Amino acid sequence: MKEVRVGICGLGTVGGGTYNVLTRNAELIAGRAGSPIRISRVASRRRRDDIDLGDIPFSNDIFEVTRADDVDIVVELIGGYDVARELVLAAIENGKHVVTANKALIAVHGNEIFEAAAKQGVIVAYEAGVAGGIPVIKAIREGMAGNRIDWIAGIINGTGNYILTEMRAGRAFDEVLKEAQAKGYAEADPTFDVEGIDAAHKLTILASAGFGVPLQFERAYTEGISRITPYDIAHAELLGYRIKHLGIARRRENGIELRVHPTLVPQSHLIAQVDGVLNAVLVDGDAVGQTMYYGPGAGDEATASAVIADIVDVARSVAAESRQRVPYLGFEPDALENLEVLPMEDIQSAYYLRIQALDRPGVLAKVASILSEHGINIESIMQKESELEDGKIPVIILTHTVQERQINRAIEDLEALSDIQEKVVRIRAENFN
Ligand SMILES: NC(=O)C1=CN([C@@H]2O[C@H](COP(=O)(O)OP(=O)(O)OC[C@H]3O[C@@H](n4cnc5c(N)ncnc54)[C@H](O)[C@@H]3O)[C@@H](O)[C@H]2O)C=CC1
Ligand SMILES: N[C@@H](CC=O)C(=O)O
Ligand code: NA
Repeated sequence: MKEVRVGICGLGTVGGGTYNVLTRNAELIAGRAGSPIRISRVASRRRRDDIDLGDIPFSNDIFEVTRADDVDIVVELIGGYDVARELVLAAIENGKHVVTANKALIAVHGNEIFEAAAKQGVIVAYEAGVAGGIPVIKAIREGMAGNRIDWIAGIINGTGNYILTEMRAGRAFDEVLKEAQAKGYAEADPTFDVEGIDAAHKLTILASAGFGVPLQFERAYTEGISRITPYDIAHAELLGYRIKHLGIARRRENGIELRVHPTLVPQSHLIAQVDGVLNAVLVDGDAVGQTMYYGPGAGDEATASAVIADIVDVARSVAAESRQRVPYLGFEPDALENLEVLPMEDIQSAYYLRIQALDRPGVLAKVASILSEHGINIESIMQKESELEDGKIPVIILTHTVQERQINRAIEDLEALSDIQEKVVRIRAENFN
């Protein structure tokens, strides 16, 4: 039985996890892959004291792995955009298959990488890049291949969900972020997690694999969790909602919505119960209906689980000398549709508004009248006398679904009222239908 040789580039959280699981479960993985998987090289900036590489050659030069004759699959686990792009293109150029956990790389350079890989007839697999250990790319590309996918919505950043979960329990943002970093969940630059960039990378990939559109990361709308306050978390709960950081991609007649932002979700929906580093992705297909994929979105061995699943897929193809490949984005390149990402003003959503209003008679009536002038219906409204402070009482409103353009115009008019002297806080809400 011919062995399949793997070169690991990057021995950090995911690289270490991949090394450990491949070594520990070698026998059962070989049984599934149909060939033994041998780690033939490891390259990273530094060796690790806690990992015994035995007699596996180690180098500080990751590019050596792309040139080595004893490597069939280059496993890119260094992260980042530029060096990773060079590394992966060099591997492809040299006829190696590539497995990566790097969603930034795929979201930004994926179109170029897939084109290069198609020319060379090699596989580029990236399951670990989206929702970590959850096999969601496989579910969409293979399990849902018979469906027209209408929308995808998910909690797709473990660090952000961990922070929101702990904030709800009363802990401070910065303290929890440090903890997530220590556990190896966060990106090298954690603003990617808290400002939604990492989630936007993943959503870009999900939308492309789901709808069959080219990767368009630069068009994704990205808003993070750094401005979410304990006050809004508590008041969303009073309305029967929980605040989660969601990526939402929705197919519309004239384009797609592609947006990442904090979102109120009904407490009764399963996704509201997804806490900590766990991720969940809802995928709605016209045949199957709503499906949900749930599990660890980050962490060393959880992510390694997806990296290794991709290695096994490649090993099976290599062993079978198969030219049969799952298309990179689930659709053959000539079947991709050039659907535009819609501007945010054209998206449709419900909205939570927090309006800091002066405690004057008639304010509520003015607010309601402005919303009504813009065609916005109110689902619930809340104002508590006990929250009167400095002559102001917050008015909390939940609207029905409208176009973002309507809400923007209404907010402009609200902020022009003399009774409202602060910016209106606006958080989108989603009912998943
Ligand atoms: N940590 C997690 O839970 C998850 C991470 N990912 C992705 O996996 C990839 C790796 O992430 P982590 O393991 O967390 O990062 P990490 O920072 O723990 O590990 C990266 C390793 O690569 C090495 N490295 C980076 N650039 C190098 C270079 N030019 N030459 C030699 N070595 C270099 C670093 O020294 C480090 O050992 C990233 O793309 C990340 O987005 C994906 C899913 C989950
Ligand atoms: N930093 C990411 C790691 C996995 O993709 C996250 O927190 O989800
Ligand atoms: Na995954």
